[in-house]
Amino acid sequence: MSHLNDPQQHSLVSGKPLPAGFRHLPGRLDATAQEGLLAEVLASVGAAGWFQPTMPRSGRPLSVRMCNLGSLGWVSDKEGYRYQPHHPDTGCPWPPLPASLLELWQAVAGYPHPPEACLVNLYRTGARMGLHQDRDEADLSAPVVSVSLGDDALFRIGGTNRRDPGRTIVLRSGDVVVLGGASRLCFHGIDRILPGTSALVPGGGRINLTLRRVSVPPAASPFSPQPGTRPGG
Ligand SMILES: O=C(O)CCC(=O)C(=O)O
Ligand SMILES: [Fe+2]
Repeated sequence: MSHLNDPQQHSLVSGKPLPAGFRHLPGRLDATAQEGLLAEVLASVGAAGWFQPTMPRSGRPLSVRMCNLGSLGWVSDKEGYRYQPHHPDTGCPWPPLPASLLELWQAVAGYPHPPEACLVNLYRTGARMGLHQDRDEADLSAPVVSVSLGDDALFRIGGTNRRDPGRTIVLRSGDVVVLGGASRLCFHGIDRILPGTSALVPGGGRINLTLRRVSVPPAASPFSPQPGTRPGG
């Protein structure tokens, strides 16, 4: 039984083995680090403003509110899902990515280029996130690194087909999850948060941060022209 030595095992609620490349690092951030990071994130988001994402086509609002930090941010509206350099409501550039998150990425991502986006999701009581893949990034060789702050959440992770069996783990404040390797395109979602399990987030609830590399770094792209090889250049 190889999972007996699995440090992720204690977080198991139910279901199948975790996909390869999926890492759950419980308590990666201690209480002081969580408080410092949350204060920094809330100050930036307070200045930029939350926005209300809506479903493509239907325009139905998602139950989370969002903001982004970094040179690019993920948005969703009637026109679809995409990354863009500015806030959809104000047109302002997103606030910068905190240094502590860049350091966390360096420590856990195993990827040589920095993240470009940090999506900030706010889950108040009753908010959830349906099963989905993160596949709007051009560079799928980079992992998605997720940080949980505030209330516990039931996180479901399945396979690369929507109907694949999954399992559920509890994500607690300070936990870090890495969706890399074979798990990068696994379906995942938040079934629900457990209200009142943390006092960290003012007003209650949970904030999730996902660090994302969006674009293929120029040197790694087989399609980007090398200097001096461009026609006429
Ligand atoms: O809140 C979470 O833990 C997951 C968020 C997520 O999957 C996403 O923003 O794409
Ligand atoms: Fe996701």
